[in-house]
Amino acid sequence: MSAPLRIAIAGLGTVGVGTVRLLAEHAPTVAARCGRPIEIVAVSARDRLRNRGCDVSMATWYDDPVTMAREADADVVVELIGGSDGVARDTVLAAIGAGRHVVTANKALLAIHGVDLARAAEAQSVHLAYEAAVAGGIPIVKALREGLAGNQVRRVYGILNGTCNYILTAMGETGRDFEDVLGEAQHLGYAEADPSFDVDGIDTGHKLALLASVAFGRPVDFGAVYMEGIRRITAMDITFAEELGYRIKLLGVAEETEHGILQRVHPCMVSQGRPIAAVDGVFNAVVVEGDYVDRSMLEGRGAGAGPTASAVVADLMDLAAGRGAPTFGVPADRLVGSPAATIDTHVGAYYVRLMVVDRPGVFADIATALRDAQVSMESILQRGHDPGETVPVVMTFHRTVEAAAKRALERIARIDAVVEPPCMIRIEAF
Ligand SMILES: NC(=O)C1=CN([C@@H]2O[C@H](COP(=O)(O)OP(=O)(O)OC[C@H]3O[C@@H](n4cnc5c(N)ncnc54)[C@H](OP(=O)(O)O)[C@@H]3O)[C@@H](O)[C@H]2O)C=CC1
Ligand SMILES: N[C@@H](CCO)C(=O)O
Repeated sequence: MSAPLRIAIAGLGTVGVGTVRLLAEHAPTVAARCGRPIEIVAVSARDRLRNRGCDVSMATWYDDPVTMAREADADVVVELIGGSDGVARDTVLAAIGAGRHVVTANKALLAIHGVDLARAAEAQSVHLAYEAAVAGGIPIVKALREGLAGNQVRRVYGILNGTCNYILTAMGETGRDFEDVLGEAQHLGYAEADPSFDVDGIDTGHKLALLASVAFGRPVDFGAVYMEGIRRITAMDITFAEELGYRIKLLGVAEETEHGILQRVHPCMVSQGRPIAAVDGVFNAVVVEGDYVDRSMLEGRGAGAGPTASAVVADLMDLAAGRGAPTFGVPADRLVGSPAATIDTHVGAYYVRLMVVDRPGVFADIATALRDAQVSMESILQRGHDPGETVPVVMTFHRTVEAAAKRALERIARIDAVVEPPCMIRIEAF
């Protein structure tokens, strides 16, 4: 058997420890499958004294991951610290500069600096691999880059954040509070260091930008991603969605439209009969629609130590076996910029929940706002009848362009009897 692939791991938190454990437990299988053992020669984290529940005594400890990336006797540096800048970026740049391959789970870093880092890696003839950065244990980067490479991708979409799917599922099943369930997801190691990245849709946006780059062969364009999170979704919306035959999911969607590539992240209502509606808890799913394959869906755990380590180790095994690919499927200079569409051009159906004071004339005012904005209502439902009290009114709109729906909602929000900003959720046909 060939000489070991020597790796240095920066970050021994949820994912780092999962990776150390997997490599120890499956060492013989890993070596047999990629033709050589994978040996951890160096590690770095902040607190040297912390008991991490895994054995790293075989590795040299570095207090500073950047020094490790520069100096350790390693073929690959595995960056599992996190963050789009600072020490994570410095570690990756130091590794590339020293001629070492990089494996990372850091979607924030790649969504912001991915193309520059890919260029730097190419200049040094090393690989920058990141399967773990998108949808945890689902091998979607490899699937897009290899298995589906012959297709013109029309759309790629999915549930890309385990924390949000876990929260929405638990709120629907138990009626528990958002904050309470978020705490549980943090405890399970699913959430980002700053969980607002999860719940505000930013983490999904990072992942979507990476998927869109590989799927459409264009430079990563995180700045063009429209993002909305799940903070405004209430148990009441989840119940109304059920009544209307839908489930609420936070989706990331990147699609070709007549206005360019539209990348959007927001809560969606999806029909209960669709496979993606049944993806619950920490599970993620990614659907790729291509001209020859039609539709292909992959599902798996989107966060947590085990699934993420599975993806990190898959990248390491590729490198050990001498298999490497350009970061975004083609060399960075062959990524072709194409126009980006804005959310105002989106065409779809909508669910809207208003909280209104129950008094005569309110429906007429709402109808006038819709007529003036050229929005066609499909259904309206008032739950409860308590003159003078605040009650929910739920409407659905027929397919309309987003700009018109927004115009209508801005006007409706100004009606005196409407006491909260409208809650609008897009209804997806897929
Ligand atoms: N958790 C998950 O399910 C998933 C996470 N990811 C990504 O993986 C990466 C790691 O996430 P996760 O394991 O959850 O994060 P954790 O917070 O659990 O671990 C981060 C690790 O980085 C170390 N670290 C932080 N700052 C420094 C520093 N300045 N110098 C040296 N070490 C440092 C910490 O050290 P110490 O332990 O001593 O504090 C810790 O070991 C992130 O990019 C995240 O987005 C991707 C997919 C899934
Ligand atoms: N915080 C992320 C981790 C996996 O990328 C999630 O919940 O999906």
